Amino acid sequence: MHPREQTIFALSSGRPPSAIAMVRVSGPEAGPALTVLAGWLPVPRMATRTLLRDAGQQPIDDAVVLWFPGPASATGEDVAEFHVHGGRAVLAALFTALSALPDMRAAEPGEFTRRAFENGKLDLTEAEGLDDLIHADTDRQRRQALRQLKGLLGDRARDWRAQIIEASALIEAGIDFADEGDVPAELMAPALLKIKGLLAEIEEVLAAQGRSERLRDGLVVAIAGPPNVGKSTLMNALARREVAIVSPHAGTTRDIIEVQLDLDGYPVTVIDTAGIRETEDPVEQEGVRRARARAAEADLVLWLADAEHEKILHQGEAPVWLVRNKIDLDGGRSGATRAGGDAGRKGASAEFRISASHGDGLAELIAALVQFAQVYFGSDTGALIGRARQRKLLEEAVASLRRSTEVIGAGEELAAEELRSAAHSLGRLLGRVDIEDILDVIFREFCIGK
Ligand SMILES: Nc1nc2c(ncn2[C@@H]2O[C@H](COP(=O)(O)OP(=O)(O)OP(=O)(O)O)[C@@H](O)[C@H]2O)c(=O)[nH]1
Ligand SMILES: [K+]
Ligand SMILES: [Mg+2]
Repeated sequence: MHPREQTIFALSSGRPPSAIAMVRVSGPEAGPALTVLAGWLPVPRMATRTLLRDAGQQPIDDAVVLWFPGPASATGEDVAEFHVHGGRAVLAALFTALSALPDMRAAEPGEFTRRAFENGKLDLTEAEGLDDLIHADTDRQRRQALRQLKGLLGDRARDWRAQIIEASALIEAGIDFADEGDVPAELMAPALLKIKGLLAEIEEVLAAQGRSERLRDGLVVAIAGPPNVGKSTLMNALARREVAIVSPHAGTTRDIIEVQLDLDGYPVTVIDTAGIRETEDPVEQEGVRRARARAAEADLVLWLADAEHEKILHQGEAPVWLVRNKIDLDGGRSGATRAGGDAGRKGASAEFRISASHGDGLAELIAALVQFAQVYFGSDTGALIGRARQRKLLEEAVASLRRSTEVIGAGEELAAEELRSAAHSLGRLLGRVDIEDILDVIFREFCIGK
């Protein structure tokens, strides 16, 4: 029997032990499994309490079971749910009993959702939204994932694809109508109008986005600078716990230390790095090399400095903020934070003055980070794009549509070809065409039991 026709089971709730655990079964053997273990097939969609027994009539657990005959189920197949006590031994006994049944096996990661997708219960953007919702750590991630799950992007893409097909039909009709490729302009004008309207709509969605798809990974902020300026102290202050070792000894931090922060709903990864300096110590040298590399690929660099070290030794694309630390030692010189074009040091787009150990200036720095995140991720009202994959396919569709407008009137076959290609990109976005390669990649990332 093909693995896709087998019946699958998995723990769909969190890691045991827990008060209740939910084991889900999907496939043609779900009904028979329920009948064997529960003793009968319950009324559909009605929670039913029962003593589960294995095939040898040994009791497993006092449970609540549910029966969802397909296709009106989460996967579109027959589905059974076992709500049992969430102990490891209970689950082991239930899994043993399920595995003993014919054509039944443990599910692969994401396999329930994949079956739901293959049975048309959701499109690929919705499946991606579901995965993102499960992995959402911050409020903005959750809201974005929910928009995806509600199918907002999928709905737009379906509509665009239908319009492209209509425009294609007009052009194809023109090609058939004309002899010797001489298509009358009055047939092409409505097609061109439609395509231009579509182009504007898709481009608007692409432009309105900021980098909302980056909400999944978060913003990476690197704290870099010379040794002993207080990078790890700042890291701990931002994290509000002692994640990194602080000491008066220069060269304390050697490895890269990361913390995930939730800044006003934005996911931000802050990384603390080794102090950058020339050193003979091979371990510290490696730390410095890693520090430079990590800072070079960050989205924002906080270059920490003190009164002795002010020069920015960072190279990279990302904006750099000069953060002067230890202002508590300055004796009265501590002043306001400056931002924008008049920042103090060459190469810095803003300048802050803080005391990482005393807390001065930290609120301003954090507020500026939140503001940076807002601009970076873009407004989240109406943001539809949740992943780089989706953005790339929309950009491909736009490029094809634009090329089609350039050749209309000159080569109708070429225009039709470009429209086919645009429709194909949107089909890939929805997971309707040509997708085996990406499905494996996408669903492998899912949790088991989902
Ligand atoms: N007075 C004062 N001391 C600070 C401040 N921030 C950090 N320090 C002290 O500066 C010393 C170095 O701090 P760290 O946080 O270890 O500095 P670092 O930049 O991570 O150092 P390396 O990892 O060795 O590069 C410690 O003794 C801290 O207590 C500050 O705002 N004011
Ligand atoms: K130190
Ligand atoms: Mg350090």
